[in-house]
This record gives sequence, structure tokens and C-alpha cells, in this order.
Amino acid sequence: MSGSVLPLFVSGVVSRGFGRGSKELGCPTANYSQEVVKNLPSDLDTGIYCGWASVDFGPVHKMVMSVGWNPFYNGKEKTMEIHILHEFPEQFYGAHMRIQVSHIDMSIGFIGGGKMAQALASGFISAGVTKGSKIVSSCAPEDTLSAESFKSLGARVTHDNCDVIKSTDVTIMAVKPNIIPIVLKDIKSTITQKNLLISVAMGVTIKNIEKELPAASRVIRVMPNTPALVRQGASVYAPGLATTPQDWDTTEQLFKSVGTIYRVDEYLFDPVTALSGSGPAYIYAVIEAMADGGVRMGLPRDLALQLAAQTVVGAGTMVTTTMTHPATLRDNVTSPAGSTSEGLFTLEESSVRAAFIRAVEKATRRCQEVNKGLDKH
Ligand SMILES: NC(=O)C1=CN([C@@H]2O[C@H](COP(=O)(O)OP(=O)(O)OC[C@H]3O[C@@H](n4cnc5c(N)ncnc54)[C@H](O)[C@@H]3O)[C@@H](O)[C@H]2O)C=CC1
Ligand SMILES: O=C(O)[C@@H]1CCC=N1
Repeated sequence: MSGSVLPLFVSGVVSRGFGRGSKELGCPTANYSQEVVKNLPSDLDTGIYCGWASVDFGPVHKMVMSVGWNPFYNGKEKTMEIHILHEFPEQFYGAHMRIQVSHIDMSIGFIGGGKMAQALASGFISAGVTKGSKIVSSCAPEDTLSAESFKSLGARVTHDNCDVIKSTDVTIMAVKPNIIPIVLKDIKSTITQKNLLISVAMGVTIKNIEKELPAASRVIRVMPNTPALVRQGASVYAPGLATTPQDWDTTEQLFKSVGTIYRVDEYLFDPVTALSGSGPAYIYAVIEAMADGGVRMGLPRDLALQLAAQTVVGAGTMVTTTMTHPATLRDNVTSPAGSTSEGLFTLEESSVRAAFIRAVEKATRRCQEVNKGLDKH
């Protein structure tokens, strides 16, 4: 994530770009050669940055920079395109340009300031994507706990959902599914095409949201999970009809800063919600139960909990980093006639695997029920 590599200093020779900055977009850009782009730290995400630039050791000017693949132009090469906020009398290809790159802190709104919103807000701040003072959150007036949590992050709290929409470019709608119709009614006459609305509500389809808002409203559906708080979240997204590649990029950058994000077809959202949205709760139950087993066998409670939690972290990391099938990793732990084999047999006798499979199935059905209920509105 970019936060760790900023501020970043880059210098090199200005090369000829595609020539479309001035002509087509009315925004001239100075581009670095591919050698410079290839030497960028791998942690520097694609996106828009701001900073300072100096050409041929001349005066320092403000600049904005786009780093990316230019999806609109089907770009094949990553580019760094720098627009310097100064009128130069002539082109300066071949000149030496030095830049200092910083973040543009994103202003992010949350409609609903509960558990999921708090996890995302804290994660975004610690990832360096934004700062508390750039966040605005709304919650129910009686929900003083959520209000206090957001205030402690340095955010502004309001009870007016339209205020959130007006104050921010990206707004995350994180209220319970049954509150979504109320919120959409609230913001309908305020939201414009300037706003990107991201819904994280379970069981609420993009279509259900779009139909309550003005035509061409930019809506993206995301299913995150609460480990976003420690930047270990797992999210998926699906874009609405009026969104642009820039919106997809913004969403990916945001949620990548707090874990992983995959784009999926929307019909997969219910099983995703049941697996990774709800999943942390299942795993907390596993950690607690394993620790209880340790305590039963004489371990101190704190040690048992630490060992159980770290075992889950370690096993998960083994799967994601070695890309080895869990069955092989499990075999590597299981010695003939050893302790693991006894433990696993006992889990099989209790149909633990079937219980997890059924849990994901039942949770998926619940998302479908909620969706059917909202469809009737
Ligand atoms: N908690 C989780 O692990 C996850 C939750 N989600 C989704 O996130 C959404 C929120 O869930 P939680 O944060 O768990 O719920 P929560 O109950 O902790 O938070 C709901 C928030 O909505 C606020 N609220 C209620 N009425 C409102 C209104 N009219 N206008 C503005 N705000 C209002 C409440 O004050 C509260 O801050 C749900 O749709 C859920 O499906 C998605 C993934 C994971
Ligand atoms: O339990 C719920 O409904 C939400 C959705 C996924 C996690 N929490």
C-alpha cells in the first residue's frame, strides 16, 4: 500500500507521452520514461497523487499525478502522468524533472456508523488512505456509542444523511438492510452524479438501490468483513450500471488498503456474505472452543486463547502464501497414529466439516430471504 512509500522522490527525464493530455483532455502532462516507471516501488498503488515538481532545477510548482494503466485508452503500459500547475512557455521533452509525491487524502462518508463502518474507517486511516478529519459519518440519534467511536477517530458526526452525501465524494452505506430503503429515501434528492455510493449491506442488490435513486447514480456493492480493522479484510465488489473504470479503481484501492478485494458477478454476493462476511464470527467460535479445550486439559486461559488465535492466523497464512491445498497442509501435520489423527477423527465423528458447510448454506439462504423481503417494497 502506498502509505508506506510516501512521500516518494522521483527524478528523471521527461519523455514524449501519447499527446492526448493537451489535445483531448485539455490537461497537459509530463511523462517519465518506462525505465523510471519500472523502478517505482511495487507498493505504490495506481491512483491519483499530489505533490511538487521542478523542471531543470527551476522553481518548484504544485503538481497532480496519475499512476495507472489508462483503462479508458486500453493502455498496455503503466504510466506516470504529471500535470504541473504552471504555464510553461514551451514543451520540455528531454528536460530533467524532479517530483515529490504525496497522498491526496480521500474524503469518505459513512451512512451508518456501526461495527462495519468503524472497522473500515479505522482500517482506511491506518492504511494512510485518509485521515479522521476527512471522514463524515451519520448514525441514529440514539446511537451515542457509534458517534463516540467516530469522534475518537477525529471524524465529524451528523444525524443528517444528506450532509454526508454533500460533504464527501465517496460514501459508504453501512446500515442494516431494513434501514436501506429509509436512507435511500433520505438521500434521493441530494445525491448527484458526483457521488460514488458504496453499499456494504447484506442481501440488498444493486438494482434495488439504483431503482430508488436518480438515473445514472453511481452505485457499487461491496461485501467486506470486520478484519478490515486490522487491514486483513476480505472483500468482493460488483459495479452498478452507471459506474466508470475510475470508480472500480477507487473501490479496489480503498478496499485493497484494508485487505484483499476481488471483483465478482453480483449473483455470488449471498454465498460470499455467508462465507467471508459472516466467516470471522465462525472462526471466533472456533478459537474460543479450541481454547476451551486447552483450558480443559490444564492450560491457562490467556495462553490457550493466544495459541488458538495464532494457530488460526498461521494456518490461514499457510494457505494464502504457499497456495497449497489445505488437505496437503493437513496431511503434513498428521503423523501416523499421532495426536492430530486422533483429534481429526473426533472432529469427523462430530460432523464438524458438515456443520461448516451447512452454516454457509444457511447463511446464504438468510441473505436470499432478506433480499426477497426488500424486493417486495
Ligand atoms: N458487521 C459485519 O461484520 C458486517 C456487516 N455488513 C453489513 O454492514 C451493515 C451494517 O452492519 P453493522 O455495522 O454490523 O451494523 P450496526 O448495527 O453496528 O450499525 C448500523 C448503524 O446504522 C446506524 N443507523 C440506523 N438507522 C440509521 C439511519 N436512518 N440513518 C443513518 N444511520 C442509521 C446506526 O446508528 C448504526 O451506527 C449491514 O447492512 C450489514 O449487513 C457487511 C459485512 C460484515
Ligand atoms: O450478520 C450479518 O447479517 C452481517 C452480514 C455479514 C456479517 N454480518
